[in-house]
Amino acid sequence: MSDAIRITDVTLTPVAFRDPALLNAVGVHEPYALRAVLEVHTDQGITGLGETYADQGHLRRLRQAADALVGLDVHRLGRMYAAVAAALGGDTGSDGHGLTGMITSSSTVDRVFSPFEVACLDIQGKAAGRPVSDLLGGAVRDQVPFSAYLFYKWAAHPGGEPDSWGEALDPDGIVAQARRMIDDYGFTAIKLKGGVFRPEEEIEAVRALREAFPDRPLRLDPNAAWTVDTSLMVARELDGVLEYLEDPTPGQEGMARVAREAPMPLATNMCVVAFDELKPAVALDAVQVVLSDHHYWGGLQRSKVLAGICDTFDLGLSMHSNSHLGISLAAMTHLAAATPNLTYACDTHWPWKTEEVVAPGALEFRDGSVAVPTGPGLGVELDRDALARLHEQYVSCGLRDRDDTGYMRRIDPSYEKKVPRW
Ligand SMILES: O=C([O-])[C@@H](O)[C@@H](O)[C@H](O)[C@@H](O)C(=O)[O-]
Ligand SMILES: [Mg+2]
Repeated sequence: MSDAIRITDVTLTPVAFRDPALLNAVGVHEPYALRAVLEVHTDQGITGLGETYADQGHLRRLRQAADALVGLDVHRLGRMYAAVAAALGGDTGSDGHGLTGMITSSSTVDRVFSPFEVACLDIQGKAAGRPVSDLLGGAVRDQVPFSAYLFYKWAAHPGGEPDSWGEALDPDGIVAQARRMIDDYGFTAIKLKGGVFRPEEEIEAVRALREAFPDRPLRLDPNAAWTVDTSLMVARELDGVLEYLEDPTPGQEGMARVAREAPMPLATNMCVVAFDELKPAVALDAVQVVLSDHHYWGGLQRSKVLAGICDTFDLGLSMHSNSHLGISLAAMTHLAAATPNLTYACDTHWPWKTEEVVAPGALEFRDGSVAVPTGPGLGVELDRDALARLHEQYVSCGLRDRDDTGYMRRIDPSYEKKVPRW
């Protein structure tokens, strides 16, 4: 009997879910975040789930890849990777917002391959009766800690109803947001998305967080909004306050200049986002912590390769997040559980969403952590009604690409994207 499980078909469903007016260095989140839900069907009747971005170019590339994968065995991930690379033929994507670094043709293959790999691991796990974490070497922790992810934000989208979080545009608003997030989820680490206001104001917000939460590790991430000099000023002001400073300035050279004098480690999900960026980063000592993200590091197994490289070169490892749904949270949790050197609490945008495509119950936050699902595969099932509703919302909302800057410009025509800004 052959143990092959062959792909017969792939269903790709773009969805849109409501997103608050979260501010960042390049603008503001639009009223809906876009994701694509992938269902990989097989000749044995087992279906696997994957989740990824849904910008138009990415959807087109996912479809091209899907066609190339029909007939392949879900266990042959190396062959699948090669088939995706061949199908894309050097096509190069974009991240649509500029917050996750330079995209090349090889990193485009990683972005496109990732949700297929996750879905195939889901299938392999279902077939073997084992959780995905077991296919990645086995969980070394049963609970995966995540970090509170704070944003400056407006109370509502212009012309829209206020969301339940209210406005956060100053230190008091940020501390109140942190308090609610910690009360609701129990997070033990806190990250503030910066790059929105003058650095002095963001320093003040971090100090207010330190005063309100004396024992919780704090991080600040301005997405490369500062020059080297400004970064060093902030780093000195926040000496002893931050566990790491994330992407203060653009590029590896700039980060290396900051790293030489900053008293805390520098982390990145902008200047090291692909395998070929690791070697120069290590040579320059540009960063001390890499934020992995299986959505663009080529899936869960390639993220473990990244973890091995970080371990070898004494780089810390944390995890990056964009707006995401439950399939991605499940994948992130299995990966983090099976990655011994992922010792920082992972980022997640989870608290910001009010809509979901996976059936409730599988993923719960307790004391800031998610218990690693122990059932076969990823351990999550689609809620078909919710999927249909969020797809309908995708069709009717009219958004097709993430565009934080364009949205901000429609609200404030004088807004300019500037990297670095201060
Ligand atoms: O959602 C956002 O606005 C974030 O800024 C996100 O897009 C970033 O990629 C990310 O979370 C980060 O850590 O840079
Ligand atoms: Mg970041």
